[in-house]
Amino acid sequence: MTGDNAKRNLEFKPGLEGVPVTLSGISFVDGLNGILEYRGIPITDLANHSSFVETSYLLIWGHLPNEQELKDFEHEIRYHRRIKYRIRDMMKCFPETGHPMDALQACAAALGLFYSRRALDNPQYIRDAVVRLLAKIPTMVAAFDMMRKGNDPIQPRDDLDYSANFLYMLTEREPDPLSAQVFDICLTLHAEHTINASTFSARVTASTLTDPYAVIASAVGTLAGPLHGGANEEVLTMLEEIGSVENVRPYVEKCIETKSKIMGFGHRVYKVKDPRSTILQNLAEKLFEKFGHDEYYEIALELEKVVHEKMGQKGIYANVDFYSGLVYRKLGIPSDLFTPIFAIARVAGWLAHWKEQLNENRIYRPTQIYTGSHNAEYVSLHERPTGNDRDSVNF
Ligand SMILES: CC(=O)SCCNC(=O)CCNC(=O)[C@H](O)C(C)(C)COP(=O)(O)OP(=O)(O)OC[C@H]1O[C@@H](n2cnc3c(N)ncnc32)[C@H](O)[C@@H]1OP(=O)(O)O
Ligand SMILES: O=C([O-])CC(=O)C(=O)O
Repeated sequence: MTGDNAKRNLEFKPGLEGVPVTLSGISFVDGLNGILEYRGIPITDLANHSSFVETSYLLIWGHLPNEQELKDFEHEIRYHRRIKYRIRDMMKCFPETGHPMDALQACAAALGLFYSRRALDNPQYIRDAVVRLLAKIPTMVAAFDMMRKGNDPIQPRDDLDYSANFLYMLTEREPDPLSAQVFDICLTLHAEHTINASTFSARVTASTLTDPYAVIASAVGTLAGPLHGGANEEVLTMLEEIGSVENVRPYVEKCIETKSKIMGFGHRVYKVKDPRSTILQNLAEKLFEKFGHDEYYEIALELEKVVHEKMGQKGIYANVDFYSGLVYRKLGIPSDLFTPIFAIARVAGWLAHWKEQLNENRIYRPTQIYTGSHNAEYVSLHERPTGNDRDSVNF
């Protein structure tokens, strides 16, 4: 530490590890004991007894809804699923090779063109934004998937619940009850997770008092990265690349030797197996029992075993992204939709944090430790170095 920085007694924590950036009553993680709670309720209880829509209500409004509250919330979401034809037209111009997360980020931001009034002190505006985002994000994900294949998007079905309707919009076939139930549990498991990178991004954006569509668009962009939500798609690519159970050990050894990350493992907070990963693994097994085995599962099991053996003492275990892809694959979902599905679920958590941020807002504006020079010379254009000479000059 030098000069001014030392005087101000600043200590840099890379990745803000261990630095509290907000007070929050939304969710809780105990990373040493593998505990996750939403509003104090253990994740296993919500996975076993709740639904994604009910859990979203819990996260956003702070309590479990009574019968009427749940009915009204479900009803509102059901009837806001349609998207403007202009958004569909916009999507038609997207390249079909584009990643669905990029399409989703653009569409989430585009919602602001229609609904952004920034009436953040109006409870009805908040309610409408919550309902619209929860209702329309799945429709946009499914519509992009249909359109990139050259098909018209499938209109949402008002008689289907949240998860069954999404699966229907992907295939134009009503899902069987087990698939819809498993998918709904997946959404519940992914709905919220304290101050992870995308939620932090949502809160920073929210703190400027911009509109909720910008908040969600910024969070979607952050979730997409392979160190965060994007890892679920990368896991499948990795399992494909490993190809067989025999290749697992050499693959892990090579990763250790080259210091490469093994996708779906490790976590800033969990130093044991992520509790969501255990539930997702059970869900995958349920699907295999009913719909047949997946050859990648044996590879995944061996990978988990070898990573545990070699890296368990460092606290590196399977995270939420490790088994989710195997569940979605069994449901027939293409792997580049895995992260958009994560986003569909996490919209609930992001909205809860948006609301909480607005309740006691102060703009996020942390500090930095400056490592550059002062009073540097302005070198005129024709005197500046070219090509390799540049390395020798300190800009
Ligand atoms: C929804 C989610 O976001 S869950 C996380 C999804 N991301 C992934 O699965 C990608 C793989 N995992 C990772 O990159 C990391 O574990 C993260 C990003 C999740 C957490 O990162 P951090 O808390 O910053 O841990 P960091 O990357 O510093 O790792 C600490 C040590 O463990 C090692 N490590 C952590 N995760 C892994 C991994 N997946 N494979 C191999 N080594 C790992 C690091 O190399 C580092 O070792 P070192 O101390 O010898 O240098
Ligand atoms: O908490 C994190 O850093 C990442 C994570 O597991 C999540 O966002 O679900």
